[in-house]
Amino acid sequence: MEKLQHEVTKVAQERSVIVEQDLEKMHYLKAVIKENFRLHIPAPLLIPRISTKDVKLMGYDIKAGTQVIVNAWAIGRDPTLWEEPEEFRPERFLESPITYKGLHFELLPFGAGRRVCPGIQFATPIMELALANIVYKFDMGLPNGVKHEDMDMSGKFGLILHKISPLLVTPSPRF
Ligand code: HEM
Repeated sequence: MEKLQHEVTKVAQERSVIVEQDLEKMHYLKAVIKENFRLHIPAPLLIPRISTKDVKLMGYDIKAGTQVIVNAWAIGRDPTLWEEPEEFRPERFLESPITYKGLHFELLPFGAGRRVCPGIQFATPIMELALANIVYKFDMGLPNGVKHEDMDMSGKFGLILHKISPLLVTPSPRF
């Protein structure tokens, strides 16, 4: 949080609002959002597909017409792909070529291929702007003496991943 606030504050240069043009200088912010997607992917099983032809994949025969579900949540926590996969470490994305375009199958928050989410270019700056402005303007504390390590970050699977316990934070204005 401190590192993120530091980057955002530096780029904002005391202006009242962070705007879209500022985002390209916020590498840590982008890494934070990617890391959040890796651990808490909103559509954990993407959208089911149907195989259009017979294929052999990793030794499995998949017949044409089979419904295929991609567990993108499990890919995001796969220890063969990610070092210390359960740790929230945005730094892992700082020097990484991974984008949201579905070309890197390690991270698939928007899916991949011909049916990849067409809203990426719309959703990404909105998320980045919202997060940047929130952390620029507010310090976030945990209420009632809750400790960082006591937070329950587990999710409930469905079409959309829901947080089991609500996320409670106390914002206080920074200026
Ligand atoms: C954080 C925000 C969003 C996430 C995480 C997300 C995620 C996804 C995912 C995982 C898929 C399925 C892709 C696949 O199966 O390969 C999808 C499809 C789709 N998304 Fe998004 N999406 C987001 C925002 C948006 C927005 C803002 C729009 C529209 C403005 C949008 C429109 C669509 C449409 C129309 C499809 C269906 C595409 C198709 O089947 O051809 N999404 N999205």
